[in-house]
Amino acid sequence: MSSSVTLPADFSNKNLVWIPNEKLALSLALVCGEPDSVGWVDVESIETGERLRISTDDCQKSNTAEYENCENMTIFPCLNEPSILKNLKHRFVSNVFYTYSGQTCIFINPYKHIPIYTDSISKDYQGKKRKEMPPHIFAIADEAYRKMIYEGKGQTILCTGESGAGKTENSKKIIKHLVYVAGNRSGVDSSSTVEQNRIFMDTLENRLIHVNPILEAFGNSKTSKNYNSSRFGKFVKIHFDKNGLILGASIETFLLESSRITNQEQDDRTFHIFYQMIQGLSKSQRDVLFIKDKAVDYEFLKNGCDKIPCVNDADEYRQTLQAMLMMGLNDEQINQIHRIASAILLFGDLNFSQVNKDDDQAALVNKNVADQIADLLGVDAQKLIESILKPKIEVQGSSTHRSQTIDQT
Ligand SMILES: Nc1ncnc2c1ncn2[C@@H]1O[C@H](COP(=O)(O)OP(=O)(O)OP(=O)(O)O)[C@@H](O)[C@H]1O
Repeated sequence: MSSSVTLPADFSNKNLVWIPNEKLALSLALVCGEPDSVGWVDVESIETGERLRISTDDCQKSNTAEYENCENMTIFPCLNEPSILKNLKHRFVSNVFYTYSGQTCIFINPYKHIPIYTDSISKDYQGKKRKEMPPHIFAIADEAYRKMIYEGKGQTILCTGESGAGKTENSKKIIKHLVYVAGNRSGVDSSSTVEQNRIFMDTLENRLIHVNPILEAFGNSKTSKNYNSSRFGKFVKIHFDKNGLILGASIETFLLESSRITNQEQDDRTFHIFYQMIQGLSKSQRDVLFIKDKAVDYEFLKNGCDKIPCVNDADEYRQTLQAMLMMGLNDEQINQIHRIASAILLFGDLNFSQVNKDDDQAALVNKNVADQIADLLGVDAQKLIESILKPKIEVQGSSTHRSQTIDQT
């Protein structure tokens, strides 16, 4: 809300103003008479009918009733925080979740299924100007597509907001609409080209959709705010030819929150894939991969929680596996991924202080873990331990020495 402007309220008799309210934060009141010489004014609360004497400094200007349920808030004579919030709330309770503020499309997440993303709704938005249709993420995608065609320039749509705001879901809807409009683009040469184009788009849409379970398995986790929170940034690029047909797509990922591997808050989990493997692989598969029975048995996972309400990790694992196969990964590649993931978990169980000692039980357990990691990664256990331990051992000597050693390693 940093772009809102606080305008002085108008204290003409019977004008509406926003006043502070303990329960609602802000509520509307009617001005009753002129402010006095020290800046106090009588108002009547719309909510309770109560008459109050309040400092004019605490009052904010309100728009008139005709601006209620406004689709684009740039037309507000008064664009202050209460007016914006009131409008968004009014629309939200009427089951309208998108609102414009100039070029920006604001989405208030209802956290429930809303049937507004079908192909027939994509069709309704295709080729339409923004003001011809109610605010929608499809309108944003459609406008970007048309600008790209007419201006011949790449377009960017930025999805931003706090965790759980709906960025990931809305970016999927943008892709869905772009695939829809590109797949139904008129002006291609013959009906067979249209058909070929549609088949290509179907395959591309499938691939773009199927890559998601993989990205989410390895990059999403449960947080207290969002059970499926993306812990990385994503830059999805869709490449079009000059006719607006899709040539291909690529996804760049960045800023993965890798610290989540080693520790999590009590209500959080690490990345879904680890729990999926624990729950979804058979006992014999787990044995070969040295995967333990329970998440809490791992040092890296023992502080977080291991379940997500209403989510079955075994089913999710099957979807991830299915997606990997759909994306063309072969059994050997999938096996390698499993081995690396299992080795990552086992690293947490290595007790560095016990390495190089072989005279007690803990050292023995430790050697076992090191052997398992080495087996999974196909390396020599001793060399592996030495390469991991080198910086750790030398850090005790001098900190300068440590950074040199890490660089060399
Ligand atoms: N358009 C939508 N319709 C219905 N529910 C939605 C919609 N968008 C999001 N949600 C719900 O909100 C949840 C969180 O949304 P999403 O994962 O897109 O948030 P996010 O902003 O990407 O969060 P994070 O930054 O944590 O990854 C979804 O799992 C879904 O349940």
